[in-house]
Amino acid sequence: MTARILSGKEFAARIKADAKAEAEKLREETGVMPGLAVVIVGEDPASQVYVRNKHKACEELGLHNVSVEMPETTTREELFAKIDELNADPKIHGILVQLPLPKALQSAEAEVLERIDPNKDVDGFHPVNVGRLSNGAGSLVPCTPAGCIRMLELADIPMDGAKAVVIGRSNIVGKPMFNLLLQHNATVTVAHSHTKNLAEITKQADILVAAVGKPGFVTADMVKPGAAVIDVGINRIAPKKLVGDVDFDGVSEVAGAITPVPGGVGLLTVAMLMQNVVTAAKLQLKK
Ligand SMILES: NC(=O)C1=CN([C@@H]2O[C@H](COP(=O)(O)OP(=O)(O)OC[C@H]3O[C@@H](n4cnc5c(N)ncnc54)[C@H](OP(=O)(O)O)[C@@H]3O)[C@@H](O)[C@H]2O)C=CC1
Ligand SMILES: Nc1nc(=O)c2c([nH]1)NC[C@@H]1CN(c3ccc(C(=O)N[C@@H](CCC(=O)O)C(=O)O)cc3)C=[N+]21
Ligand SMILES: [Mg+2]
Repeated sequence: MTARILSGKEFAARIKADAKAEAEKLREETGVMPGLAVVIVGEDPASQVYVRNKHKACEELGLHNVSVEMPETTTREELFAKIDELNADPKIHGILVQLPLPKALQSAEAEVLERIDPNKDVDGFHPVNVGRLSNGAGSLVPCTPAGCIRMLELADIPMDGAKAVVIGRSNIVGKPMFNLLLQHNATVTVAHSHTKNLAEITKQADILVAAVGKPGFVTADMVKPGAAVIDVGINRIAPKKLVGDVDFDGVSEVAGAITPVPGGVGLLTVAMLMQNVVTAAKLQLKK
């Protein structure tokens, strides 16, 4: 058996087309064009690629977008002041502070995320949005998990009653993925570095999500025949070679469906960010 390849490009195009139509309708009805500010502190090369992709997507949809580049030496107070300024800027509906922050600011990460107006928090990382998601009333939901769910829906992969296993429990991927799958009536297990007998658990999954950060971590023997395997991992193993957390060649012999890396979940993340910018603009009009 060879798995169906779930093309991020195709699904991302559909998500962006929907967001674009919604943005155009909003502009016609209210004169408001949704705007995104991406704040990048320091010069992490990986972050710069993602930031470029986000701006390209904004251009494609005609969204207002600004890039705020701050030096590695930025202080907590300076970053707060910038966030306060963007919170107050009526042209900016979405604010994203690129993570990871430089070492010196890492201990302030939670405070930085809490400084963002929850209605402008297009990453969905603010505790208010984390709580809304957990309560089942999330409107700004973290882009990567939201993109994975939208893809499962568009690909007609049933979540209702399915057994789902998420490997990874980070605040930005694993935990929100758990909440979303649960809301879609999957029976969800979250595995992490302390999990025992991981392969036994993953082998039960109809939907297996890998968000570990280790190249080729999920191998064919860990996968139930016919399962949908979603590879969130982005691992740069050489300057121009990107791989996921899933051993693609081996697993695609066993799985029913699989996402490639690159060209998979990363593209959905960017597409879902565009949707969140439009959603955020609407939330602000309601205030
Ligand atoms: N495609 C996209 O758009 C995005 C991709 N990513 C990528 O996804 C991956 C995960 O990111 P992120 O969630 O931030 O990563 P983190 O490093 O924050 O979390 C990794 C998780 O994997 C778990 N883990 C580590 N080793 C094992 C193991 N041996 N067995 C089981 N679980 C293990 C950790 O467990 P523990 O908690 O116990 O330490 C942790 O929960 C990365 O490759 C990242 O680059 C991230 C965001 C967006
Ligand atoms: N505040 C914050 N929000 C994030 O959403 C966030 C972040 N910080 N820090 C880093 C991670 C990672 N991330 C990706 C975005 C796009 C691609 C992407 O476009 N990937 C393409 C191209 C990748 C490439 O060519 O390098 C692909 O997989 O095909 C990947 C990963 C967002 N993240
Ligand atoms: Mg992390």
